[in-house]
Amino acid sequence: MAKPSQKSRLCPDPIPHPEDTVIPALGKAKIDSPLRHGRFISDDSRVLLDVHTTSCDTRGDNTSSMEEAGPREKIYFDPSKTKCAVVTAGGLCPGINDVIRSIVLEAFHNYGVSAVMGIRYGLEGFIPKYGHEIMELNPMAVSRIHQFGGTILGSSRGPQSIDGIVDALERLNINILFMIGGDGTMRAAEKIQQEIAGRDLRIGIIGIPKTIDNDIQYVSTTFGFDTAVGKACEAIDCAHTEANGAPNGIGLVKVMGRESGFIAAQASMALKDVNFVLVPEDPFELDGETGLLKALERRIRRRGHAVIVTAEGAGQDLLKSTGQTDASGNPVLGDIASLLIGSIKDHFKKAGIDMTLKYIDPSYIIRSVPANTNDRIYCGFLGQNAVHAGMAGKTAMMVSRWNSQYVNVPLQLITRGGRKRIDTCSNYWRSVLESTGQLSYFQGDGVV
Ligand SMILES: Nc1ncnc2c1ncn2[C@@H]1O[C@H](COP(=O)(O)OP(=O)(O)O)[C@@H](O)[C@H]1O
Ligand SMILES: O=P(O)(O)OC[C@H]1O[C@](O)(COP(=O)(O)O)[C@@H](O)[C@@H]1O
Ligand SMILES: [Mg+2]
Repeated sequence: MAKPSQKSRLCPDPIPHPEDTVIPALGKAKIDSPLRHGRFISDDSRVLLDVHTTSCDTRGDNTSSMEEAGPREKIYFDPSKTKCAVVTAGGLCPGINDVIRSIVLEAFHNYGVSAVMGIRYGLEGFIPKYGHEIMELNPMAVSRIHQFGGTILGSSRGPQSIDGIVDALERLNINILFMIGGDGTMRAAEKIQQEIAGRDLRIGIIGIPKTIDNDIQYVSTTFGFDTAVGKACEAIDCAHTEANGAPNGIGLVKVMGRESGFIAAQASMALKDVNFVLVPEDPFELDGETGLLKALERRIRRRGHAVIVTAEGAGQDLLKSTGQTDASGNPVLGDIASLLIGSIKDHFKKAGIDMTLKYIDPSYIIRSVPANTNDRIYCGFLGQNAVHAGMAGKTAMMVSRWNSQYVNVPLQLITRGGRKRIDTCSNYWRSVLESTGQLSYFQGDGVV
């Protein structure tokens, strides 16, 4: 299978010096942090980008490491006068409410900020013409929100005036804006910060990466991904049961993953029942001796059942482009599942093999459920570290977990680099292929 696909880039450009993450309009931090537990993190403390090493390793500079996240001994904002705001934008993801809750609890209980405002329905909430009311967030208001999926603030896609957003921040006297969103939200965050710098305002912009597709660079795994994979596994398990329940049964499952197939790959790794995993990063052919249909026929002839998992963005080159984009400019994809269903049925009919195909699309279920325990813990850390960064006067950065450490990533790194995709030359992808065994079916030497 597979025309060779591009190898993903890890760290193409130098990371700006840590001072770059401080709000330009602020001077030196002077206020003693109110926190009294654990250790304070120095702005010099760095986390290596790549934990692999060689005997001639000379790293430790700011091009191969990231600033460590966490509480600073000196903070910029006087908590009793500090007003924060939280906004959620883009598609849903398990755990958004846990992040909101963590921000609110940290800001109130550990720093004693004066207010946290919830901006409703994404960037629209800043723009008066939409008429969305501001929601007041406090520990009482968020006490049970982690029990629910989605976002209590609501979300939206589509561009809004950056001027209008900064006008709203000024009008509301916001000092720190927490933006929970994906790559699109981080691009908006960077533009908002640039407008803030242009107006010489003392407002910090802190991003928290949210995407079910796990496609943001410099985040090992995004929150909610683990939950979504778990939910996808339930659907795949059912597809396997259906496939086993009929002679020559084929189970087909489509999961989210617009341009990055991490959910499909990870769920396939979790359940070794998957025989073919199709992702946008690894193009495949349908027809011919090395195509998917022939490979599937080989699998059915040998084993009498098969499970296929496809990311929604897989095989787009086999489909007519819709030529459409959503409100945020994301491509509207062609339906790979319809193409697969039609082609598989035709192929087996022509081959004279009776088969049964059952298709399961868990669709939005995998991203709108509440977060699992692991994701909840992760969301808690992200929210707390976002508040630490905001109170320390940081801006134009995103909190992240990298190599099991929490780090502050400059937004430029996210917005300049492309999205995170599966590296089809990596050991990870090799492990996925080993787990499905699909290469042997594609190559026609299918071992059982
Ligand atoms: N280049 C950009 N400049 C300004 N705003 C943007 C940009 N890209 C996306 N946005 C806005 O950010 C918000 C979230 O983006 P979207 O792509 O829908 O979700 P996500 O942040 O999850 O990727 C939307 O309101 C969108 O219009
Ligand atoms: O139908 P919607 O809500 O616009 O979103 C669908 C898309 O959103 C995603 O969940 C990704 O969303 P984000 O861009 O917000 O991360 C994709 O997997 C999916 O294709
Ligand atoms: Mg996105």
